[in-house]
Amino acid sequence: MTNSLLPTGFRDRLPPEADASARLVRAILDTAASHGYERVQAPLAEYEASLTGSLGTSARDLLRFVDPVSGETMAVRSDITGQIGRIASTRMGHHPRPVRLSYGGPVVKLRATQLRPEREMMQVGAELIGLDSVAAAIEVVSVAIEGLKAAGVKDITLDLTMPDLLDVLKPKGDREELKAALDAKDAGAVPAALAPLIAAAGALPDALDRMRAFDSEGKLKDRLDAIEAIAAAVPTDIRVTLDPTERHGFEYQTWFGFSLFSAHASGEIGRGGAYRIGKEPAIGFSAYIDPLIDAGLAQGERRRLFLPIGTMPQKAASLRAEGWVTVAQLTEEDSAEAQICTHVLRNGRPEPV
Ligand SMILES: N[C@@H](Cc1c[nH]c[nH+]1)C(=O)O
Repeated sequence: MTNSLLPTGFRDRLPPEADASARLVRAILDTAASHGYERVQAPLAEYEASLTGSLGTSARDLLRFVDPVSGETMAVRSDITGQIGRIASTRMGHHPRPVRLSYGGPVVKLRATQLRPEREMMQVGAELIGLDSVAAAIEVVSVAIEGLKAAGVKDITLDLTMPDLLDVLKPKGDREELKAALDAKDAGAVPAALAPLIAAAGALPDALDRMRAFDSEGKLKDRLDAIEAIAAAVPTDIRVTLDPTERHGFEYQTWFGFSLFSAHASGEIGRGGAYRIGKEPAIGFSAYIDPLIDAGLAQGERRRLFLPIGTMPQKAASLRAEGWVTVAQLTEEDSAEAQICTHVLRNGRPEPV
């Protein structure tokens, strides 16, 4: 990012990337729509209290400002899921459950991280509100994978996690300190009894076997059974791993969380899991479009046909109807090269430049 006119972490998308962005968003939202998810649009910014209220998230990562009109603190959204929670529990509170909603739009984070230098990202996702059963989890994971595949993503890895693991195991000691040690994968700072949780991480089914061996008292049996059932429903071309203590990016998720990666894109391309809106269970996923654009996906074929001055409008219209992108010559000096055209209309026929 070298544009010194823009704040760090913000960027323009030029051709052909801006078009790629729109296509990727469309591919994922169309997939969600085909599974019954209907789109909602929430505002880019709202009161800080309502943004954090529905999922009880922290305001630490929010870009905040005082609204000159109301005098209240407002914030730019950093995650649309919380806004969907607010909509589902208020304006759509009377809808029969489960409610299936989808969304897409930019989100902004106060600070960039080393892994993610951008502060503005395009987020697209779907949320199923009213259930967080295994069947609901299977649906959401399937829609996420199908959407990414429709966007052209290949070699996908699904990493399953158990965000509230420590709240179930209730180990002795300061839970926040333990969470921090597990987050850092700092085996030295983790009590010996919990060290197997770090060592259990890896590809399925072995990771699940290690977790079952660790769970001699059966406290985790239901969850491990659920994870096994979810993994069994994933298409066989997807690599599935389990990292039971991974909590980065899972601030509000409960019994089940997942991240999606592709061998061809850097960092996480999607994340999701079960959560609660107040007392109501829900489950969903968000995909992140920027790593996909940066990987060169959806840039399409740039087949542009240069139409010399004097081309009849009807001729131009019929070429567009055939699928051509036409670029009209408007001045004598203009050329197919200057308009990055791949073809020129000669004697009524498109010819390669
Ligand atoms: N919105 C979350 C993922 C998620 C969607 N629904 C549940 N979890 C994120 O971007 O990290």
